[in-house]
Amino acid sequence: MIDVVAAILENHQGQVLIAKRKQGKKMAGFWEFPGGKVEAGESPEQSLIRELNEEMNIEIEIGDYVGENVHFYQEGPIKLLAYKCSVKAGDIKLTDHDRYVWINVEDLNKVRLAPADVPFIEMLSDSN
Ligand SMILES: Nc1nc2c([nH]c(=O)n2[C@H]2C[C@H](O)[C@@H](COP(=O)(O)OP(=O)(O)OP(=O)(O)O)O2)c(=O)[nH]1
Ligand SMILES: [Mg+2]
Repeated sequence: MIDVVAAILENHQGQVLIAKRKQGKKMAGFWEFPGGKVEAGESPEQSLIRELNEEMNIEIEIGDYVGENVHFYQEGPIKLLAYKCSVKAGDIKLTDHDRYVWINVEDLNKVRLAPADVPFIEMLSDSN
């Protein structure tokens, strides 16, 4: 099983950040929470900090654990672990995504979200 960590970045309006996977990448065009695969020897938190630095050029503060979801893609299963996060320093500069947007949790069902992320809509609605 591949462990993938995702950052649910929140702004002061209570909106969350989603980013659109770059053209040419696997699952291009799907919206997701930024993050990526946990590498050998890393904790999920270390991995999140590294990924957000690599993908968005920001330093984050990790908050509450939101939950996990195991999703079976055709290429195999992933376990997606999500954490609430906030931007500690830096301005967002995308390297792995075409665009990003801050969105209200209740509008997440209106975008083409990566299938593994769909259960998080409800988890986030419950926690807000
Ligand atoms: N980062 C992230 N990946 C997700 C989400 N939902 C979802 O199904 N995935 C899938 C897409 C990929 O098949 C897999 C790993 O994510 P990734 O492509 O971001 O991995 P990575 O940053 O380490 O990138 P790479 O080095 O493998 O290219 O997880 C999500 O919300 N965030
Ligand atoms: Mg990634």
